[in-house]
Amino acid sequence: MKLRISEIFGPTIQGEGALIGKPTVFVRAGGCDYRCAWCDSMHAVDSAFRHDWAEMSAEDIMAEVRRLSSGRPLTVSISGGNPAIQDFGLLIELGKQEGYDFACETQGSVAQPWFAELETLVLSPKPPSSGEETDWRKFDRCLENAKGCNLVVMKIVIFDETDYAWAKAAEERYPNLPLYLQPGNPEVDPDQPVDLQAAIDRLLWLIEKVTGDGWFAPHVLPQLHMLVWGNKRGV
Ligand SMILES: C[S@@+](CC[C@H](N)C(=O)[O-])C[C@H]1O[C@@H](n2cnc3c(N)ncnc32)[C@H](O)[C@@H]1O
Ligand SMILES: Nc1nc2[nH]cc(C(=O)O)c2c(=O)[nH]1
Ligand code: SF4
Ligand SMILES: [Mg+2]
Repeated sequence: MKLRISEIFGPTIQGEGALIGKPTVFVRAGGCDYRCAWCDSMHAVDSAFRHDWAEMSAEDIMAEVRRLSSGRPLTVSISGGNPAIQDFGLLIELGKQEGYDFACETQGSVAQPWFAELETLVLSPKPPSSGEETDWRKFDRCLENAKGCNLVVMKIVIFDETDYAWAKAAEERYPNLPLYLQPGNPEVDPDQPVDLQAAIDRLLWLIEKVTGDGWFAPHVLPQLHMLVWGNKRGV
């Protein structure tokens, strides 16, 4: 069985959320059931890019992960697109036999049995600015399938006040899920430099919102890879 893969890259550092800073190889799946207005990975979403996606078996993917990591086990993060529209079970099984561990980034719209085999599941439901709507029953099914994971977290992108209020409501709904907030990046063109001061200003806005509100539940983090490499792909 083949998987649609947009890119495999690393080792780099995980730039977002609970595993920030951890050396990671990324496996980016092609295809997504969402079309977020501000998606920074449209090359893995829009079928206009499908000719750049490779059809790979789990063995092919593991060979590339092994090559990139010189055979030294590390965390493999399966992202996309939405990786949960494909079956990554065999990849995870093969990688774990060699000592690799697996994280997955998904919006929580599709639940997969292989979530149970992950070390870390990052569920990133989409706030109103994305233009997408969260089906919380499907999100709950993802949580049920993730019972075997070591760590399950929620990561929400914040562009504005409406997103912020939405994230607060999400935290009330799931008070026991560790919550990570990151400012939305409106500049996603890989060929344009990012305005670092503007990125810091957005982070500062979010920090001041959270601390000013006395909302002490979330972790507030930047996209570290964006600060270091801008919107460059493959990092
Ligand atoms: C590209 S998505 C792929 C995985 C999955 N489809 C999802 O959205 O969770 C990986 C992460 O990047 C975040 N993201 C996408 N575009 C972003 C942007 N413009 N600014 C900040 N975070 C963004 C998503 O919310 C998600 O947490
Ligand atoms: N360094 C780095 N960290 C990331 N965290 C989440 C990413 C993603 O696009 O899923 C990502 C990415 O593309 N690069
Ligand atoms: S769900 Fe993720 S990959 Fe899909 S469009 Fe939204 S941010 Fe992009
Ligand atoms: Mg990204």
